[in-house]
Amino acid sequence: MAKITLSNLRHSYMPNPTGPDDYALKEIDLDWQDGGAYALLGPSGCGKSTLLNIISGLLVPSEGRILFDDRDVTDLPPDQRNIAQVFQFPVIYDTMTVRNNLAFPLRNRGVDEARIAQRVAEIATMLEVEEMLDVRASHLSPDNKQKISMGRGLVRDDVNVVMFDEPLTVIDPHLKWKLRSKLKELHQRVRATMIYVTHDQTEALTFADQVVVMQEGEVVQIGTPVELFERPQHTFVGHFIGSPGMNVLPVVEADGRATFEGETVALEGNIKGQGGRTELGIRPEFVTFAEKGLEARVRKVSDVGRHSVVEAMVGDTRVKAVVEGDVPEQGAAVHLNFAPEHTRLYRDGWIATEVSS
Ligand SMILES: Nc1ncnc2c1ncn2[C@@H]1O[C@H](COP(=O)(O)OP(=O)(O)OP(=O)(O)O)[C@@H](O)[C@H]1O
Repeated sequence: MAKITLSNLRHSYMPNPTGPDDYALKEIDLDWQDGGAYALLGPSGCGKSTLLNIISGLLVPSEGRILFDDRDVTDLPPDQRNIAQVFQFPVIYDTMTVRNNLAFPLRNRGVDEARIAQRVAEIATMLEVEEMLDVRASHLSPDNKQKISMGRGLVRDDVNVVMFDEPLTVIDPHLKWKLRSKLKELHQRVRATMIYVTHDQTEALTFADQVVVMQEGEVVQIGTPVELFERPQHTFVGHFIGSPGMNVLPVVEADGRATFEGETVALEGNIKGQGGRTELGIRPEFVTFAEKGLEARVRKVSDVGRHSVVEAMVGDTRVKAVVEGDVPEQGAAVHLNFAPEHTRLYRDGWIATEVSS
C-alpha cells in the first residue's frame, strides 16, 4: 500500500479556462497516508469523480502532480498504477463461480494457485460468503453480487490503494448499515489505503477515520467525523454534515462583537479578519431553552425518534434546536441560549473565530 500525494492539482474540462469557475477542481493539495481509511464526501457535481479518475489515471490533470510513495505517477496509465476499484454497480463475471470471481484478479497476475486458494478463503471469511463460493455468480442477489465485487477489490494485497465509488448504491436500504460496518471492519483487518467516495454523510462518517469534504471543486475541510461535527471550518460543512445541519444565522459584526437580532451573542473566542459577508454558526445540539436569553416563539416541533427538533423564530430568523426530553409547545414564547464555546463567526463561509485558550 502507498501514501498518495496530490500536489497543486487543478483540472478543467475546458480547452482554455479563464477563471476559477472554469475548473472542476480548483486547487487540491492532499496527502492520503499509507493504510488510512478516507472518505471523499460532497454533493453531486463537486468534483469527486474527477478527483477519483485523476488518481486512477483515467484522467490527466490540467495542472499538478500525483505521487505514490513520492514516485511521480501523473503520466502513468491506469494499468500501471496498481489500483483496485469497486464501482457503483457490481463488476463480476456472471458465468463464473464466486470462487473464480474472487480468484480472477490474482490469476490474472500469475499468483500461484496455493496462495490464491488461501487468499480467496480469507476474503470469503471476512465477507461471510464462504457458503456461496461454488455458486455461479448469475444466481446471486444484487447485494451479494456487490459483496463479491468488493471482495475482488480487496483480494490483492499488492495494490497501492483500494477505491470505492458509491459502492452501496445498489444495496437494499435495510442491508446498507450491515455492509457499511462490514467495510469498516475490513479496513481494520487489511489495513490498506482506502478511499471511499460518497455523497452520503452516514456512509462517510461510518467508514472513514478522515473525511475530505468537497464543495464546488474545492476541499473545504479534512477531519475526523468528530472534528467535522464539533468545529466546521466552513458553513458548508456545518450545513452538509449533521441532521439537521448547523444553524447559519445573519449577524452584525462591529467592534469585535457579534449581534444577532439586536442581542450581543457570546462567541467561542476572538474574531479574526474583517469585511466580507459574516454569519453566525451554531449547531442545533448546542441551542438550549432557559429562563433568560434570546426571545423566541416556537414555530414547529418534530419528533424524530430519540429526540425532537424544535424550530423557533427569533424575530424573522428561524433557529433549530435538538431537544431530548420535554419540549415546548408550538406557539409558546421561549428563551434560547447558544453555548458560547460552540458559537462561531464565519466570514465569506470560512470560520473567523479563534478558540479561547
Ligand atoms: N467529461 C466531462 N466534461 C465536461 N465537464 C465535466 C465532465 N465530467 C464532469 N464534468 C463537470 O465537472 C464538475 C465535477 O463533476 P464530477 O462528476 O467530478 O462531480 P461528482 O462530485 O463526482 O458528481 P456526481 O456524484 O454527480 O458524479 C461538474 O460541474 C461536471 O458537470
